[in-house]
Amino acid sequence: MSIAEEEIKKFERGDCGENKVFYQAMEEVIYSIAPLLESDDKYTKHAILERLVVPDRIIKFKVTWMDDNQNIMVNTGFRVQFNNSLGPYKGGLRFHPSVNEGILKFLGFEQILKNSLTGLPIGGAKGGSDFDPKGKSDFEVMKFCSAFMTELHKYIGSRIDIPAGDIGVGAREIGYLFGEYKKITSTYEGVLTGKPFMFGGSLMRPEATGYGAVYFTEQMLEIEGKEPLTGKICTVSGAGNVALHAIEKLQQIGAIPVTCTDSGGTIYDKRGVDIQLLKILKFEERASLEKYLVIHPEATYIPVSEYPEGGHAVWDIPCYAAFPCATQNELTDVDAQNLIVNGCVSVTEGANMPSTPKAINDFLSHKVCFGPAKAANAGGVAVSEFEMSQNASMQKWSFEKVDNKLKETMQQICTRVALTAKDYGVEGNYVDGANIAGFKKVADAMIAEGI
Ligand SMILES: NC(=O)C1=CN([C@@H]2O[C@H](COP(=O)(O)OP(=O)(O)OC[C@H]3O[C@@H](n4cnc5c(N)ncnc54)[C@H](O)[C@@H]3O)[C@@H](O)[C@H]2O)C=CC1
Ligand SMILES: O=C(O)CCC(=O)C(=O)O
Repeated sequence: MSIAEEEIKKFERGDCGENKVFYQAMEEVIYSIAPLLESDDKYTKHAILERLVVPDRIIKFKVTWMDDNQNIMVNTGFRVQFNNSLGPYKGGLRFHPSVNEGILKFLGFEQILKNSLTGLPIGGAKGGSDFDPKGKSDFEVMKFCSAFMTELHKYIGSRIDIPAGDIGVGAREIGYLFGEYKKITSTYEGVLTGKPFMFGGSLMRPEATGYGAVYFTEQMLEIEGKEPLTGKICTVSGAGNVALHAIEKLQQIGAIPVTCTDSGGTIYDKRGVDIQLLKILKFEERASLEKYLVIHPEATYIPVSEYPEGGHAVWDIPCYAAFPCATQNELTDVDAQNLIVNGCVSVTEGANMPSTPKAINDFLSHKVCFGPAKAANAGGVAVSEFEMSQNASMQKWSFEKVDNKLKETMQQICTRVALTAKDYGVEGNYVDGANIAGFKKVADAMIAEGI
């Protein structure tokens, strides 16, 4: 039995239910780091894996609030404080009806290694609620956020745990959460990142994850000797913070992003999508993508109902580079085969774990350049850490300064991941490179800090 199989056996489970995605994330890491465990027995001796896969604590709480019709609503809130070996707990909050402990454990676990790869002093965490902001009034969102913070504030702090946004949590929600924290504690501190600029937010935080994914891709293509993105057709999934800023940066560098998606369907505009319109539809009106056709009737909208088996039309469209930026396991092996057959050269994960394990294997075995989420989408959390630095020193950095630091950070992550893969005999495998480099730093810190 290989060392990876032995390690996985230790965590063997029957039906893992909502923890399925957590095991998926964990197994990938264990397979990747097997050569490291084999080359140095200190990690096994110090039971690093056993310790790393169990969160330091999971906080679960009731959130009671009242909707606009005076109905009393009850949701569940969570914060998974996973590991603070490298710095205070750090990671986003997700508000989506699918949220449960298993999803947040997967996201928190990935966050530990992602934050390690940034080289910045931040540990890993994730949180959220099964609350669905979709279709709620601003006032309802505010009421929910206040109620959520009434409980969460007991467990966070600028040196303890610093939440940020994720799916369903943008500047509006962070603003309400911050307002409530300030009211309860009478403290103005950088306890959340992704704040609006006027009260402590960093310039470029909204753009950071999407822009960072594009910077990462440019560097990966250069290292792998492939043609740059300029002039190339790109497909992007999602229509939120990460997707729209990836589209924006792709257009700025002269690439042609032709798609985006939401949970209802795919927009395909072969001349290149209209980013200004998309920003209005999604960030201001919070409308369905179908509305894009009102202004651009020549574009195509393909509803998900045309894919009753699941999946999305977006990956059927030929492209040079693909950017899954919506949600976990949205890109299956069938989608991977379509992309490969259509000549796709590069896939960059803007979302967290958007590709299934089979899809990743297909990309790697067909030598498609593959940028895994924990490396490629680390730009968001990196700029969150820059926001923490600005808050701590009461400074405001310029857009150019943050952008330059973001670009440098993404290039460094990409290069380190590529070099690590080479050092461990898996040149070109950025999945193994990211897992080994991310794990090693956290594991060495855990050993140095004792049990
Ligand atoms: N916001 C950030 O800074 C970071 C976000 N991420 C990840 O990026 C992904 C997207 O997050 P955000 O853009 O922040 O969220 P968001 O809430 O701004 O946007 C999510 C978008 O994905 C779409 N979507 C959701 N489920 C979908 C599905 N099944 N099929 C197609 N589209 C779907 C939604 O309609 C929405 O347009 C998530 O996986 C998140 O964990 C990762 C790193 C940082
Ligand atoms: O900015 C942050 O703290 C966290 C961003 C995040 O949730 C992620 O990287 O998945």
